[in-house]
Amino acid sequence: MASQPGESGLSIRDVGMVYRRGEQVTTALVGCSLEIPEGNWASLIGASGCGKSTLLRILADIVRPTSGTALVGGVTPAEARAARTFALVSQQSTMLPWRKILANVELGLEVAGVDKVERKRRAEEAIELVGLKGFEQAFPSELSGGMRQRAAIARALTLKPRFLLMDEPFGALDEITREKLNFELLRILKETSATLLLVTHSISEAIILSDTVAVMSPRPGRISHVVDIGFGHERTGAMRDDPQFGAYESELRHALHGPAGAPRPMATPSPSHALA
Ligand SMILES: Nc1ncnc2c1ncn2[C@@H]1O[C@H](COP(=O)(O)OP(=O)(O)OP(=O)(O)O)[C@@H](O)[C@H]1O
Repeated sequence: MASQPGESGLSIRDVGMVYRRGEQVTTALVGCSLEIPEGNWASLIGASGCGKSTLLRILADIVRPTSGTALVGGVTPAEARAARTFALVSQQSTMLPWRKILANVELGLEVAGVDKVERKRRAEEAIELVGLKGFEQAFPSELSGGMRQRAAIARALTLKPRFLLMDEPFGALDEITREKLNFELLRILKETSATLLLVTHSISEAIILSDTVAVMSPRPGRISHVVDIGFGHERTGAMRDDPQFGAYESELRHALHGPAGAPRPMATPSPSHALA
């Protein structure tokens, strides 16, 4: 069951981000707030450059916000990184070309100092979970793009992260492979009970994979609209035929393509999806 927002989930409170590079100052985020209770699945959607990746990178301790607070499981992103409670999967997740899939998937465990036997056991378990059994001894170049992304997800899962931070993980894949992987990810999320924060450009992917879809306004990004997706966690491809799916699509499309910069009405947050 979901716990109190902020205590053990992902918490973004009044976060602002200003990038400075020489003379150039870019205000990427202003007053962003979002609470994702542990065990929930959430997506960030918004126009290109609105700051989605920045928000994810703040949670992943890659960049520090210039104002506000970000918490991962109730601790700072730096503490969460040290405790290895989250894993990041991105569109460009790279496999080392000279290592076979098993060795690539073992990489995170190797860095964490896990012994060889346990490493192999956990990597094989993750490979099976993502449906790549039989490809342990293949090189990345021998796999399709979709299979390489599955391997990247397997590598992320070996450390049994409580939080999966995913930045356009299926962005480079064709529509059919992408949808197949969406439903495989749903199965994995249920099996692992991980909390998901996904950055995507696809409205339908956001609906399929989320309890909560947060829409960001164009730069400087802020969270302008939150839609709760009431499909529960038992989801199949049939959800796309549900009239409610179309209603969510239409609501999100309106939220995304409203007048630039104009504040959008907030969806009434449910107790489990409170928007600070
Ligand atoms: N390291 C950086 N240094 C300077 N500016 C940056 C940096 N990273 C991002 N930005 C700027 O911050 C803004 C938000 O970028 P970000 O990548 O977070 O957006 P995004 O919504 O993820 O975009 P996209 O959907 O195109 O991937 C952009 O204007 C971008 O140019």
